[in-house]
Amino acid sequence: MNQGSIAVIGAGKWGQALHFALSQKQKCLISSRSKREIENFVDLETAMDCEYLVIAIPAQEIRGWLKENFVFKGQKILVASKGIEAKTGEFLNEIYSNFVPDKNIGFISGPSFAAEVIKGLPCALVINSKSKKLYKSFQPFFPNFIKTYFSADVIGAEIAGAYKNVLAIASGICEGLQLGKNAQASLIARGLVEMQRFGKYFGAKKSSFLGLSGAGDLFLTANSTMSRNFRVGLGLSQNKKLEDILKELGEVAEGVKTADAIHNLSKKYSIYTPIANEVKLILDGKNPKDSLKDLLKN
Ligand SMILES: NC(=O)C1=CN([C@@H]2O[C@H](COP(=O)(O)OP(=O)(O)OC[C@H]3O[C@@H](n4cnc5c(N)ncnc54)[C@H](O)[C@@H]3O)[C@@H](O)[C@H]2O)C=CC1
Ligand SMILES: O=C(CO)COP(=O)(O)O
Repeated sequence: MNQGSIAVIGAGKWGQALHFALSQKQKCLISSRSKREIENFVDLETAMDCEYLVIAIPAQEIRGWLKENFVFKGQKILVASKGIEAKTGEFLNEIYSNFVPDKNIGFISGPSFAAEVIKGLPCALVINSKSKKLYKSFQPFFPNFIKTYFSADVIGAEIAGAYKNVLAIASGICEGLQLGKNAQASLIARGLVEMQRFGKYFGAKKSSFLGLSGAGDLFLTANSTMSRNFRVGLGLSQNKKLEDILKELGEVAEGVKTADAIHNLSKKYSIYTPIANEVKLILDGKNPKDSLKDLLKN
């Protein structure tokens, strides 16, 4: 293993932005399943030999990718994805735990549009890990324009980061239907309560939902057309077909599959998640105006 070296795996929007950020202080490699014209692009084998890895591939692809490609050699890993696996309802930390010990892994959360990070604009992130030592070992890699915080509440950060994508879809629908700022603020505030309730069931801490990982990321994504999930919601409000919306988007919108996962988990464990459930029903074809009526019922 190449001691002290760092690589980003996944060269989508977020992988490239993290690569830019992590290249400010030292050389940072980047790898992806197809070759890209990016400085310090390497093959997967070379990347995997680095002591530090940042993995930025879509949540639904992680299990298959790990099975096919990953060899644990003692690397320290940061997971940059935000989502819940739809086909099993497993959280990403559960999936990774089959491949990497807890003390070697952390999860990035917080409000961070790739398009702003790649311009070097200021940003604050949380590194969530069972090991503070892991956080401290990654901290020096981050550039001056990114402030990093530590939290040991891995499940809280994961749920907040995944859930806000579903709520961003709801907020995009609200915007598209021109329901007004009162409705949108209510939706976001009730969404925050809902994700906290869901998180509590799985042992998450309340404070994670009130800080950068929850409120921070939710306010960002549920209020901006820069969010892919928000744009999915806009498309749904115009009665566009999901398939066409996703084709036009050309990038991942994690909220689509995560809505499925939340729907199944909340049903299984009887957790009250009305907004996420309506998003799932709209994705399955329900008219958003009918969802609105159902959400407004006293
Ligand atoms: N774009 C953003 O602003 C942010 C994104 N994220 C999260 O980061 C993750 C990745 O998002 P983006 O990079 O923005 O998405 P993207 O759609 O721009 O890129 C996804 C990347 O994953 C790769 N990929 C897809 N399937 C793969 C597979 N089976 N094996 C290997 N690689 C595969 C693609 O080639 C592509 O490079 C998502 O979970 C997203 O929620 C988190 C924070 C910010
Ligand atoms: O997670 C993000 C910003 O923190 C990106 O959100 P979208 O995937 O909705 O663009």
